[in-house]
Amino acid sequence: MTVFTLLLRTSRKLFFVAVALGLISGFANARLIALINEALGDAGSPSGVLFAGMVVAAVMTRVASQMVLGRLNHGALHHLRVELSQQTLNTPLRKLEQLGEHRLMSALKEDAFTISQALALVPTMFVNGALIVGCLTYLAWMSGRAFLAFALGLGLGLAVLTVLQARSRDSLMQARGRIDQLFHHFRSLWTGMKELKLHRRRGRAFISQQLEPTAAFIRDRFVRTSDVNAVSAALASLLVFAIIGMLLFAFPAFGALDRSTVVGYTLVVLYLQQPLDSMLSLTQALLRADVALRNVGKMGLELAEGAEPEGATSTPAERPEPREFRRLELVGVTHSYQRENEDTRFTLGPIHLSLTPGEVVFIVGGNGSGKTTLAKLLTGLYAPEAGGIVLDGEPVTDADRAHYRQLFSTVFAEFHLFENLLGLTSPTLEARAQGFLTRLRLDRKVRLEQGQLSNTSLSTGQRKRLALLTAYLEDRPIYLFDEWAADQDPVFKDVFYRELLPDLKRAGKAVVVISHDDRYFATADRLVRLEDGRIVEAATEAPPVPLEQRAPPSFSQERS
Ligand SMILES: Nc1ncnc2c1ncn2[C@@H]1O[C@H](COP(=O)(O)OP(=O)(O)OP(=O)(O)O)[C@@H](O)[C@H]1O
Repeated sequence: MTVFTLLLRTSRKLFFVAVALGLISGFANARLIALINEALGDAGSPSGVLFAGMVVAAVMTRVASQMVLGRLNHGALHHLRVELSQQTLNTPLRKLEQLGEHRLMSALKEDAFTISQALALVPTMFVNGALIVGCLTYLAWMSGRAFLAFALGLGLGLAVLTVLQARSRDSLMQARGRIDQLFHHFRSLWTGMKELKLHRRRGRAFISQQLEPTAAFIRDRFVRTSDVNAVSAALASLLVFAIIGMLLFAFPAFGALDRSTVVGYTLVVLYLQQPLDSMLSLTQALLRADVALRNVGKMGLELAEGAEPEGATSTPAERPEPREFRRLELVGVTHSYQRENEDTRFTLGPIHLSLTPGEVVFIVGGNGSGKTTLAKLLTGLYAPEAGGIVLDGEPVTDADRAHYRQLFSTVFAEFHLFENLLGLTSPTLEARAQGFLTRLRLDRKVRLEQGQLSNTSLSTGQRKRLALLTAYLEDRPIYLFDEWAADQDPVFKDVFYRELLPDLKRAGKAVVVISHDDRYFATADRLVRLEDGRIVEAATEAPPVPLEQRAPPSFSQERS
């Protein structure tokens, strides 16, 4: 994709209107130059009304063209950002984990910025393009022979510039390849700030051995391109003066041109310098944008390759959220992480597991035994490589997976706390949320105003309680907590295992708890122990709670 296809894709109509207006403005400008030249010459003065008319036409159409293109540019950029974010949301989690956050961020920030810089220059391009064509036509009309010499010089200059631009492009591609890595270092700098500050030598080594060499590589490539740009600009200006020199000194020496043609030519060529300069800057910006668009396209493509048939952002109106289930079964599901070193490849499964409403299942096991991986498979964030998931007797297909995920409310160990309840809207929501805030002992810290949490700068344990609040408000049939209680104080840990979990059970929710708190293992209906990716112990299933015997949930009188 190029900047122009991006613009065309945004609005074909606006694009052609802007181009037409820009061309009219450019030709009007060229006509103005011809009029000025005629007025300065001996051939008689052209009409002042015509001159004024041309000025009005040139200025008005230029403004209109730039306004239309401005709308088009910003629309295209907006489209690019939203589309890429949407595609990201529709891409399977595993694929995103493999791509890496830094690559996505560098595309959304760096590439979008580069593209916006080029788009900002596009409006003047059509005006200048038409102006150059108009002036060249006028030059050809004034003298065919002089024009031939001029065209030869221009052609030669363009050939040299094309070679230089190709070199510039190579450097830009190399620099762009390393920008992802730079973003990776920026992320490490932010997340590892405490460690780097506490150990000066490590901090220095991080800068000098990792961040600085990458930044230096990018700097060198950009310096190379800016050198090429400087040489290109100098060459363009040399070309203009070479042509003027030829007109003023070489042609008169052979008596090839009369004086009025020489004056006219010099005037037009001098006038052409500004639009030629501007076109040169534009081609350089377009070159950078081209590299950025390639990267975005590649990312978009990579994202689209694995995109789910029913993405995460499909409208809920298409398929209502599942409000209950009878039985969920994992039948021989497996997942493995591909590693370069096959000896350290981790495989989870095959796992056979079932879940029914109103039971509390603990998944336990040592570090790295596969608990979180199992949670991702169970919740449909990972697709099983083998085996399958059966919901109420029906296998969950790839096309169902996004819908299947709507069964779950989760708080993962690595969770994100949104400051807004996003999509959770109901007139009574705030009143309910207020009740939960009191129960979670956060009422003095946080208020909920129009779906917005007043404060999320809290301790880790408190932030997890807020995440639990969101999960409560979602009120879904299955709850999954990944080491939720790990950051809670002993008192609230007890509240979690002895009050909150039984409450959810009474409400008929199926609750899956990943836990290392062996003191509380007895509170589970069922214990599933994992070791090196396999279930080594699974206590017998508790009989499912019949739907009619389920207690009304104390926290969910009304769904949002
Ligand atoms: N994104 C990933 N890419 C590659 N390997 C991974 C990834 N996530 C986990 N693993 C590997 O899979 C194995 C199981 O990880 P998992 O997070 O499921 O374990 P866990 O039982 O939840 O551990 P913990 O109790 O420490 O949280 C580990 O050996 C880990 O190295």
